[in-house]
Amino acid sequence: MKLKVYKPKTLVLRRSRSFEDDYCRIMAAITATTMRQVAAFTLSVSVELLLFYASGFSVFHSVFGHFTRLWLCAALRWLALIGVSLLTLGVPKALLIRFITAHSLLPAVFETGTNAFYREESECGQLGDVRCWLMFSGASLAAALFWEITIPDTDEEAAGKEQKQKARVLFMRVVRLFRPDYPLLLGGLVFLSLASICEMFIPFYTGRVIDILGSNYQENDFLSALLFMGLYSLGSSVSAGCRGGLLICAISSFTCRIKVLLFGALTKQEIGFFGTTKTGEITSRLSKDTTLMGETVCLNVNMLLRTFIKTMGMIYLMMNLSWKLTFLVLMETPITGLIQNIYDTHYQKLSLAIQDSMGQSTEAAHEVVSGIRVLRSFNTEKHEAHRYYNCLMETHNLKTKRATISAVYLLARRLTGLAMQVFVLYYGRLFIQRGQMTTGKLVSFILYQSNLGDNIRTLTYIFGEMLNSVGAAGKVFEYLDRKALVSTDGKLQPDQLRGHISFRSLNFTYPANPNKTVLQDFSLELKPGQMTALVGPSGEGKSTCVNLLERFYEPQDGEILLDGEPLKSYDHQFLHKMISVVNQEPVLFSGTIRENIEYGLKGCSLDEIKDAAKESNAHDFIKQLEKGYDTEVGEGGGQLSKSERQRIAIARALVRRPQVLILDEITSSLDTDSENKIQKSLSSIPNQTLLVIAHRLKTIENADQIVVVSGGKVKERGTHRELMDMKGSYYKLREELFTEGN
Ligand SMILES: Nc1ncnc2c1ncn2[C@@H]1O[C@H](COP(=O)(O)OP(=O)(O)OP(=O)(O)O)[C@@H](O)[C@H]1O
Repeated sequence: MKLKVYKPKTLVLRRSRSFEDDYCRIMAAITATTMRQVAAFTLSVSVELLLFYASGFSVFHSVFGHFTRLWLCAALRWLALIGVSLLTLGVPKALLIRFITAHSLLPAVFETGTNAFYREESECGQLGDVRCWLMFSGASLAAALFWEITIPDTDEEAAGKEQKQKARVLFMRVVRLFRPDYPLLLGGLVFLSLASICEMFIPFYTGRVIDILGSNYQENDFLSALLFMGLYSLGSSVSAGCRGGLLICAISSFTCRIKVLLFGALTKQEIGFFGTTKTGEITSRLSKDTTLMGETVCLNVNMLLRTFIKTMGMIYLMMNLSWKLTFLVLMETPITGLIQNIYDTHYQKLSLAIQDSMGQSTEAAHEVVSGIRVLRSFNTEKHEAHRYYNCLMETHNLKTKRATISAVYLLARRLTGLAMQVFVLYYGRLFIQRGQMTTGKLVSFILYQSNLGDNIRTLTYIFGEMLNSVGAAGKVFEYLDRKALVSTDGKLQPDQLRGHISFRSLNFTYPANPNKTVLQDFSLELKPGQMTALVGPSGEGKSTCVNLLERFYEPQDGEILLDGEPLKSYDHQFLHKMISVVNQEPVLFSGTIRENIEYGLKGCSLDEIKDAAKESNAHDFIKQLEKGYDTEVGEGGGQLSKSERQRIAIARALVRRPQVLILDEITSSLDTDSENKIQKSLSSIPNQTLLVIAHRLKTIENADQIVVVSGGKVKERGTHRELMDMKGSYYKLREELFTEGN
């Protein structure tokens, strides 16, 4: 049976209206795009024709030389066309850029070529008309399309382009970070330009002096040439000094700023980050990469600008000396560019590998220094030395490879330079013989040529170098941009906190070992005014509870509530003032005992510090020290015994008067007397929530609640008496310990 489907008319109407709307919208968008393209085309053709005809005006011929006019017009047309495309169509596509470049440069190249080969101007050179224009347009389009079709991007090239694009973005980010130092940079830029301009004229006057000495000697000309030479030398030296000073100041200030930023970003990361990232890598980013990033980017920009200004100036002066020799010299550029490109690719890859390898050796050394006691007691000095040697050898091998590539590159560079010098000398001699050039001019030219070669090589090399330096910047930005996985943007700061803690069905795995579930459906209550003891075999998840309570990690499931509110909704500082932890391994920082106790607290009086030290049974031994509370504890508290360090760490926790106090296995480094005294003073604090993790079960017999943790779960719970009567895990644990103790 066929079912009749009822379609309400209104729905059909509505649908057709929305389709019409969409259709109209799409058509309007297409029309607008077409209009924009037509406008862009019309505007470009008008601007282009205007400039093309204007280049033929005799007034320009009289102001500029023939070739200067040609190339100046080419540059102007390129700029105008790119400008029009940018304004009307947005960022132009690669094909369009190629077309514009070919179209703008072709007339100048054509004219220069005709002149070089036939020694006469072409018809288009004298006064270009529409036929010439059409001919150049067609040729340019063909050249652009030919490029597009015959040289498609391979996957590697596309990846390389993407990498370069990323490098450019990074580079611009570094430049923006320099913003507060812009005045210094600007000053540096002014002196840089002055130094480059002054430097440029020195070879010119050298040639002039030779000519004056060689032909009819005029004392005035000679002295004025010497004077100018001296002035330019002086100007160049002074400006170079000022430029250097200003740039060093800018770099130093930038490095300092970026280090502070990175340090701040690092300290905000969750603890899991430090578990999965090697310490050597972090310190290497902080010390080496930040410096490298500021220095290389700034120095490279400086070198790039200096070289660019000098190159442009030199080409201009060389054109004046001999345009034919200049074109000959410029023919070296594509060969140099190619060699440079190959070299840069290999150099960059190896540099990155070297950076990583150096990070590994730093890491290996760091591990050894921090664990020197373990190393000594296990007699693994040779093993560690061998491991360190292997790391260094890897770096050494990579550096050797890089040095070999550099040597080959240098050889290729020198050979091309030498070949060009021979050509210039040969043709230069011919031109002198024909009277087209003087000896002084040839000397000036050769002086410029040797500098020009270096400058062009630097210009191409510096781009590779910039990509290198942004590699370091990329690593720094990676950490700067990293958002901590455990958020610290809670706002809650209640006036009163009871300290009631509930662990609700927690499931947790450490980020460094995601396959092992450490806590499984873990639930527990800690009540104010009560002491809870966590006991159980080693590695079952007791300290993990403390880590979660401290918000070092975020549980994957479940939540922890403090006075009924999720832990993450509390203000970060408030939470850590209210919950204090003393860990198994007390960590002190270099400084005095007083500084260590009041660590992180503002406006803490000496009396408060002394009270806390008395409660932790530290006051007596501190009193006996020559400088008392002002005694230096040494790096990591190394000048104190473990028990003394532990007691200072307890004082540090107590001075905050926390509502929740956690003692994670502190008794292992305390003698029984200290332990009793500390227990006594802690139990006298009313309404405090006390969580104790203990292996020495004797110390927790008085706890209000003893919790046996096993396999990441609460296995038993009750008072000492209740658990002993139960004869379960707690009972067995005690029995085992008792037997071990015996
Ligand atoms: N940072 C970490 N990354 C990965 N796994 C960890 C990390 N810390 C602890 N673990 C693992 O989690 C499990 C529980 O560790 P936890 O420190 O909580 O045990 P514990 O009961 O406190 O042991 P102990 O009594 O020896 O201190 C162990 O298997 C341990 O190897």
